Amino acid sequence: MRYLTSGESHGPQLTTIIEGLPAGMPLIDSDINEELARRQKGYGRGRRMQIEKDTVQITAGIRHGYTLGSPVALVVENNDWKHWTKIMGQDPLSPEDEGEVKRKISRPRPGHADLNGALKYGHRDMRNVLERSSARETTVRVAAGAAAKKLLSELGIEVAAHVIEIGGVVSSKRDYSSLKELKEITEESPVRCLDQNAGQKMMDAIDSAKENGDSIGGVVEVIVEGMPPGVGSYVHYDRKLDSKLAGAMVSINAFKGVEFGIGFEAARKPGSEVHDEITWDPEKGYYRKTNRLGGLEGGMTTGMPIVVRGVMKPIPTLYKPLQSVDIETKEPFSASIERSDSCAVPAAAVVAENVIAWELASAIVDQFYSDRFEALKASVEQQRKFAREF
Ligand SMILES: Cc1cc2nc3c(=O)[nH]c(=O)nc-3n(C[C@H](O)[C@H](O)[C@H](O)COP(=O)(O)O)c2cc1C
Ligand SMILES: C=C(O[C@@H]1CC(C(=O)O)=C[C@@H](OP(=O)(O)O)[C@H]1O)C(=O)O
Repeated sequence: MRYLTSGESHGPQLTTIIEGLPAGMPLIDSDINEELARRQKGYGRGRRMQIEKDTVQITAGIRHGYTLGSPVALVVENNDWKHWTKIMGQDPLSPEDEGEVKRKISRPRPGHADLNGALKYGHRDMRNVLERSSARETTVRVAAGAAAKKLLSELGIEVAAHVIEIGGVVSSKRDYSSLKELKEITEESPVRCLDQNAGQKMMDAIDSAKENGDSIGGVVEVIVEGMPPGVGSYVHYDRKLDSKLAGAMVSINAFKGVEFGIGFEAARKPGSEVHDEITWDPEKGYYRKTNRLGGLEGGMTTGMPIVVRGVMKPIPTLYKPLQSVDIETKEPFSASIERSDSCAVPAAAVVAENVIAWELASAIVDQFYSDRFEALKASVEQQRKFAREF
């Protein structure tokens, strides 16, 4: 499967075209809208989220609630566009508009794509970079991820995410009886944290960062249950599932690192405390006594839950400005801003959930027969049975 996204942050709309969803899979707009609404929530967001009410228009590839096998096109309009029609207009500027709109962005913001993007494409107006590098684009990545989540859920695979750290406050509660419970608790938490106590401290940390004109980052954890074993590849470097998941995680704006299972702790432990012993039971077949490697060995699923974490750096736009250089005058200046999120880790947890779901759905579709959804379901079930009886 593949998808392409297009759209600028303050342009008319964002679009994604998805290719490769099996025919006959149920998918309706509310499946997508629920995910879009989840992405908009979260403590620490700026004023833009009050303007947007993200909802999807399905414009192709679905008929009467089922996929057709043809590309699925999804559109999300930007409500903010109406305030930007002149600045973001697609027609050549008329002489009278030119004065108003001519003001170019010549001051690159540290930590953003502005300067590198300008050096790549030659844009002297860095709006041409920032409009597309904005995490507004994650809206349609979540829309595509929602379709992937639907596919997984129909195959008995569930994906959830929670925030485990914000601004140095670490959640000490990591245990949950089921993913359903984890989802219920985190859906109620403004920071998507299982630990209420830590959640409150995270909100305090966000408040104080905001008061100080600063921003903070954090860590999110995605957990996936129900993947059949043997999905991915040890044969081809570019089909290793862990590498795809890592790439997807770090593709999220501001994400700088990724860990599986015990992650970087593995560097500090002997092998006997890292590897998961294999055992067998007539009901379950093969399974691991522990899951320190996070459900992946040799670039393939083990059948244990997948546990993958991503680290998000603090938001780069700061009310307490950082120094930069104006590309027109070459003079130093302190960046000034109008609005920004002070922490987007809770929202990014939803993005992480969806980009991981996409990679898993994609690996399944690539590995099993997938033109007809019912046939895909049957072959995934057959793989589970095969593994149990092997
Ligand atoms: C959900 C989400 C919301 C974000 N909101 C902002 C924001 O309001 N202001 C900002 O400066 N950066 C924000 N970012 C981060 C920037 O988009 C990102 O740091 C920038 O595009 C540079 O890319 P890089 O950090 O991956 O190198 C957000 C990221 C995510 C995932
Ligand atoms: C619009 C979204 O996030 C935006 C991501 C973002 C950035 O620089 O990445 C900057 C802000 O946009 P604006 O400059 O319009 O206030 C965020 O609001 C969104 O998540 O839907």
